[in-house]
Amino acid sequence: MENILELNHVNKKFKGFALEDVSFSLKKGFIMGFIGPNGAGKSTTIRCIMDLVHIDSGDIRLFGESFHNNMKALKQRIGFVYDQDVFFDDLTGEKNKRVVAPFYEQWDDDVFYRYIKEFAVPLNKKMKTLSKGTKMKFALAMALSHHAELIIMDEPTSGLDPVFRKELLDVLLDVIQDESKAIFFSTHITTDLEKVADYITFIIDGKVVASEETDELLEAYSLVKGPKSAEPQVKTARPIALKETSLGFEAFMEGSEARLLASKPNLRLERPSLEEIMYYMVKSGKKN
Ligand SMILES: Nc1ncnc2c1ncn2[C@@H]1O[C@H](COP(=O)(O)OP(=O)(O)OP(=O)(O)O)[C@@H](O)[C@H]1O
Repeated sequence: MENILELNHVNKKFKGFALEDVSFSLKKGFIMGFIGPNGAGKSTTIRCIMDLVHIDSGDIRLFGESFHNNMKALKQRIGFVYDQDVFFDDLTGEKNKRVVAPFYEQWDDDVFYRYIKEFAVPLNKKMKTLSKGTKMKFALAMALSHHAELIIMDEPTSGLDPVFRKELLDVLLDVIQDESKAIFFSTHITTDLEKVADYITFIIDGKVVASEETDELLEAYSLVKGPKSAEPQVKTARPIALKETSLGFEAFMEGSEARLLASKPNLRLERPSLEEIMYYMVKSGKKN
């Protein structure tokens, strides 16, 4: 199946921070979540993909094409939601739309007004008077209104209330029903990803530590819980991290190692959440 987005060995060095050998790919018909702690390099990676930051080395391919060849045309096929205000603050939503829409050959007013109505965004108010969440809804409507095949969003759910977050996730699932599209978005809200993401790419300190199917990632690790007396037994099985709790201990382990302990009556194996995987991998400094 065709990769809609592909990063191969991408490097970008800033003073004090570097993206190192970043590689991952996303196929048509799927949603990929992009996670990592603050400052891990998510926005920088997204800016590299959008050619807003120039990479030092490596290759980024969009729709199978190297983006350096034809970024202007390729951007027509991308719906982009940025993590900063990009619209004209002193203009209304309607006027902002009129400025941006002509840049897109496939702009579709019907789709735009449908989303605006669905998201209940007032178009007659100046952007600067809108709440953060309402601005985000406007940005989403804009990104979804030119028949983009790839939707890229930098923390689109930040600032959104839980009710609209759920609605947004439903919209995303709806968008990829059309299997020729794909969605790539960064977020800190890992529970959202457990609901919608087929794949997760996880970045720590500029390096990709995992890029795989969400279910595979969730299966790859295990939480082993037990009383204090069982701690030595678990320590010999080389946990990635171990923490004492009021009831005993909790060990974060490779799934394969943990399953060897499954028959021990005093131990309990649990599937960690994405948030727990992220927490323990960051805490233990696990890097590729
Ligand atoms: N233009 C730049 N010049 C120098 N350093 C930069 C530049 N852009 C980003 N950085 C640095 O790159 C690092 C990664 O930042 P980035 O915004 O990509 O992280 P992030 O994973 O998106 O974080 P957050 O979750 O907090 O949004 C940070 O240390 C940041 O200061």
